[in-house]
Amino acid sequence: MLEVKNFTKKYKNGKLAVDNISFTVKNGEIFGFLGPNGAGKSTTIKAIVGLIKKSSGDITIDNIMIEDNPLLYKSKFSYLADNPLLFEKYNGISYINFVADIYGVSKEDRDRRLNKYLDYFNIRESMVDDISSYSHGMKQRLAIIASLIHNPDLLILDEPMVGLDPKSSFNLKKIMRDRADRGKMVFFSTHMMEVAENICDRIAIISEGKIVAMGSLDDIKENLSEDKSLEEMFLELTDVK
Ligand SMILES: Nc1ncnc2c1ncn2[C@@H]1O[C@H](COP(=O)(O)OP(=O)(O)OP(=O)(O)O)[C@@H](O)[C@H]1O
Repeated sequence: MLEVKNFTKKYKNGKLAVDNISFTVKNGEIFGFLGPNGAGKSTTIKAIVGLIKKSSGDITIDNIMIEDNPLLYKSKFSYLADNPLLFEKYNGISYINFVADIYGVSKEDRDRRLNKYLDYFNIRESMVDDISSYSHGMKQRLAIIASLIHNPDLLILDEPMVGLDPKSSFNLKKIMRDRADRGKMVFFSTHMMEVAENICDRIAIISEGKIVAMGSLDDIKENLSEDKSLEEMFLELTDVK
């Protein structure tokens, strides 16, 4: 389980990006983190993965804090950034091998997984080319494969569907569902309502650093007076109508 408890982040310039939020992501669950631009989604994700320091609060994965056991904590998740930075001088194969080596993935496991995902994400032919020659979409697809190569308990994705072609987007959603169905956790941010509506078991809506609604779609709808679409709820709750 991923547990975020009373997390607050104030940047050095005084900006209170996230203000005392708490939520959990359970095994077997796809949890969508929804919010408009600047709401605090990436800040929260960066704190979970250890890229920025928290101002206060506790974040644990399976009861482990990054401060207590960074290696064990980091072995439990993969993180797909919204704009992944890859080693441009590597080719696709060497990059995947580099990531797989870090996580100690056996040759059999990496070959099997790679074989499956190369078809899902249409990138097989380009794996021998330098990453510097890849388009933005190809880099994104390679980064997705890299995030799946060690089969983590928790997959953390920051705006994963942005810029993805329809087939890759479809397959990524399928992978997310399959993983949750096998008891793993998926946590992703999005501002795309239809994605959240289609695949999330639970969502949290964040606005100006605060969680303004959380639960299954049905739970959230029940708390609102009229029968509304997620998009209408989102606009109402984040007050951007
Ligand atoms: N390094 C930083 N220093 C100061 N302020 C920052 C920093 N990073 C983000 N912010 C501010 O914190 C707030 C939350 O930003 P964040 O990137 O977490 O939002 P987001 O929900 O991911 O938005 P988007 O969908 O636009 O990526 C914004 O007002 C942003 O300008």
